[in-house]
Amino acid sequence: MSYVDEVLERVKTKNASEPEFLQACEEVLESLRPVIEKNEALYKKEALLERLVEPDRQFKFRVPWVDDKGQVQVNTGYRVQFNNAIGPYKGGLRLHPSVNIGIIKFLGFEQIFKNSLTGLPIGGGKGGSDFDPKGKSDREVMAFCQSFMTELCKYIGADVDVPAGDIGTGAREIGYMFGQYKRIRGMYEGVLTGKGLTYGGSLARTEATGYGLLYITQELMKDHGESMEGKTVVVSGAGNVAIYAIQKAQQMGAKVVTCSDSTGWIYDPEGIDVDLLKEVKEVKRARLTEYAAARPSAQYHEGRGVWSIKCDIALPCATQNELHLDDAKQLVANGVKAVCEGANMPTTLDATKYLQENGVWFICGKAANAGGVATSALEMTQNSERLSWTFEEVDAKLQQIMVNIYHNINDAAKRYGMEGNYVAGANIAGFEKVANAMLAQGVC
Ligand SMILES: NC(=O)C1=CN([C@@H]2O[C@H](COP(=O)(O)OP(=O)(O)OC[C@H]3O[C@@H](n4cnc5c(N)ncnc54)[C@H](O)[C@@H]3O)[C@@H](O)[C@H]2O)C=CC1
Ligand SMILES: O=C(O)CCC(=O)C(=O)O
Repeated sequence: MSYVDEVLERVKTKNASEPEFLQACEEVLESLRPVIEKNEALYKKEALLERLVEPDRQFKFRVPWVDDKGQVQVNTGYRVQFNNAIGPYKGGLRLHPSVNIGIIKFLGFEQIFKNSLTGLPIGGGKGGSDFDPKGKSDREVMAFCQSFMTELCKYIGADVDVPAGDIGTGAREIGYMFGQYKRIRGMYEGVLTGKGLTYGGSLARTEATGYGLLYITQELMKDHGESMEGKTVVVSGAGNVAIYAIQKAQQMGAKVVTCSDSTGWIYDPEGIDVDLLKEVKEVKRARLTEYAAARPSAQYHEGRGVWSIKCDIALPCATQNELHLDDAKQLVANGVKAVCEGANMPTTLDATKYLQENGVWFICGKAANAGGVATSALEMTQNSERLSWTFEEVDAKLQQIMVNIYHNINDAAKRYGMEGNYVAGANIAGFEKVANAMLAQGVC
């Protein structure tokens, strides 16, 4: 049995109840086969893969808080510090009822390679809770965030582990958490990113993941002799990543005709009105039915369905495993050219395979959505030097990082004879740097 198969077997036995984590491990290890085979004896002796799939440590803790009726509620908090070979742990905090240790581990594992691809000194981590901010008052959200940080603050720090936002965690939640960290630890440091602009946040961090997704998509199109101008784009999600992906795609001359949330989706053949979408989702925190009610050209549908719309480019920006094999078949039948993932692991393994086998240019999330964490690392830099850069400075750095990621993953795939396989390229390029750092640092 090959070393990769041995490790995959062990991971499956050890983490049998964590399907998302197994899916992420399988995707990464399968595409690393040619790299591992080249150095199998060394990697095996050093147990490099075993160390890579085992988090450095994971915290699970009780989060009690009081709701508006005076009732005590209890949620579970998590932080997984996966790998700090190339820098302090870095990765977001997800607040969603579906959160469990397997989901946090898959996200933390992906984050190792993503953060490596940015070219910046950040390791991989992730956290969150099964708390649902939806439908809660600001006071309830604050009570939860303060309780969550009361425990989390023992394990994090500006040079140790720097959390940020993710699903359900936006500027409001980061603000409450930062306030509590400062209060308990008695220090003012860049311990979180995605902070407000008045207390250490970076310009362009809000836009960064969506904008970065479009910068890499544009580079992909350019490399294939195409442009964004006039392309029809289908987007899923209506949160932070989706909104700024839609905005940048439109600035590049494309027409974005869909968005979605967990209850339904919008088809707007005249193009999504991004200001209206921001008003509905960012300001009112309302459902997409409100968008449809205010926009005569929009059709609202219950359930899922954005992938049934004919498009040139598809950008899944909601959550994991939201683009299935049937969706991939429909996209291919409708002539899609490119699929680039704004969310983390939104495409199932069989759908990814189908898209790749049918000639679709497919860039996986760890490369395509790396602009968010890259800009978080730029926020850390600004905090360390006690300076703030202009929007244009940060945006220019973000663009360059995304263009570099495209060429690095493209070159890595070519080096191993897999030209055009950007999934393999991303895993290989992300892995090489982390593996070299781990080997240089000895057994730890
Ligand atoms: N915010 C960031 O900077 C980054 C986010 N990501 C990933 O992008 C994705 C979206 O994150 P954000 O936009 O930040 O979150 P968000 O909370 O702002 O928006 C999430 C969107 O996805 C939808 N959604 C969530 N769970 C769903 C489900 N089970 N079924 C259908 N729709 C669902 C929500 O309705 C919402 O429209 C996630 O996979 C996240 O991990 C990746 C890199 C950075
Ligand atoms: O900005 C960050 O530190 C984290 C972003 C994140 O969670 C992600 O890349 O999935």
